[in-house]
Amino acid sequence: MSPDRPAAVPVGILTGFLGAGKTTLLNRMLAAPGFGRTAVIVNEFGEVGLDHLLVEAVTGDMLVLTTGCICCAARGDLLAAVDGLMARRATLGFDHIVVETTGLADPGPVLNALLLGPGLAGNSSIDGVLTLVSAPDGAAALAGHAEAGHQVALADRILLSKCDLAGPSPELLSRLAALNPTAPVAEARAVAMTRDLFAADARHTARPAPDHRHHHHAADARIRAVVLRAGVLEAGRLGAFIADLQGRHGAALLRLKGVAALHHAPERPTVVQAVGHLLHPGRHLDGWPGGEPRTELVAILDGVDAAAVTALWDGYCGGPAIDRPDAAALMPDGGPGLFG
Ligand SMILES: Nc1nc2c(ncn2[C@@H]2O[C@H](COP(=O)(O)OP(=O)(O)OP(=O)(O)O)[C@@H](O)[C@H]2O)c(=O)[nH]1
Repeated sequence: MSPDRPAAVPVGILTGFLGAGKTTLLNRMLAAPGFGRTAVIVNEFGEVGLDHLLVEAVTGDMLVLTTGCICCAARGDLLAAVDGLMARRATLGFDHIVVETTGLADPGPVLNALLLGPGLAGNSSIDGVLTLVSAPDGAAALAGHAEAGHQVALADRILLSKCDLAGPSPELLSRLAALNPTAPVAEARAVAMTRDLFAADARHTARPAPDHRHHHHAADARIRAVVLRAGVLEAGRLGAFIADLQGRHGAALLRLKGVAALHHAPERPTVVQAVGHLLHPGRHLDGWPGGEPRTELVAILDGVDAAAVTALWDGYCGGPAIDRPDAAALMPDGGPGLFG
C-alpha cells in the first residue's frame, strides 16, 4: 500500500431536502483540488436520471442509481455500486467516494447499508454526513417532512444554501440546533471545499444542548441528541452499554457516533458508529486531535427520553453512585468483544 492511499476508502454522504442545492455543492466540490480523485454515486427518483448531466468534472467515476431511493428500495443497488467501484479501484484510481442521496432519503438506512455491506468491511469507512439546508425553504421542509428532520439530525456538518436569497431565520437556526446540537452550521457559499468537509467521525466537540423551550414542532420534540462523556473506559463496558441501548431502543436509535478512549489502546481513539440495531466494529484513528484521551459519543434518538439514555450510560460507563446499579451487575458475562 502506498503511503498516500488509505487502507479504507472514506465514503461521504451528501444529503439535504429536495432542491436544497446538493448537486450545486457537489459541482463545487468536484472542481476543488482536494476532491480530484473522487468517485460519485448519485441517487435520484424516476426512471431517467438527470443529475449525471448536471454534475461536472468527475475524475474518478460516476454512477447514477435511478431504480429507487437508496434508503429504501434501492439499498442493494447502492451496495452493488460501491462494491463495483471498489472492485475497479485500481483502474479508476479514486481515493474517496461521495454518495448524493435523493432529497427524500433518510440517511440512517443509507449509513447502515454502507457500514454493513458485504465486502465493504475494512474497505470503506464513513467519512461523514453533510446535510444541506436551504435558508429560505428549510423551515418549511422541516415542518412538513420527517425525512428533512432526520437529514439534519444525522448530519456531521450542516451547510445553509441560498443565503444570497434570504438569510436563515432565527427560528430555522434554533430548530437546527434543537435537532442536532453537535453539528457545526455554516453558510455553504462561505465554506472552502477541502477534504475535511465531511466532518469525520464526529470528532468535533459537542456543543451544549439547546434550550428546548423553543420547540414548536412534533419532529423536534421527538428527536433528541444526547451527549455521553467519560474518560478512559473498559471495552467491555462500552460494548455492553451499546448492546443494552440497542436492545431497549434499537429501532429508535437513529445514530450513535463518536470516539472512545479504551483501556487497551488509550493512545488511539476508537471510532464508534451504530445505527439502529447495527454496530460497526470499532476502527482506530491515529491519534487524538488535540487534548487528552476521552470518550465522547452522541446518541440521536427518536422518541426516547434523554434522561433514560443518560442513566443507562452512567450505569455502565459512569463512576459509582449510591442510587444506581453497579456496571458489573448490568454487564452480561464478559460483554461483547467488538471493542476488545
Ligand atoms: N440562489 C441560489 N440558488 C441556488 C443555490 N444553491 C442551489 N441553487 C439553485 O437551486 C436549484 C436546485 O439546486 P440543486 O443543486 O439541483 O439541488 P438538489 O438538492 O441537487 O436538488 P434535487 O436533486 O432535486 O433534490 C438550482 O436551480 C440551483 O441553481 C444557492 O446557494 N443560491
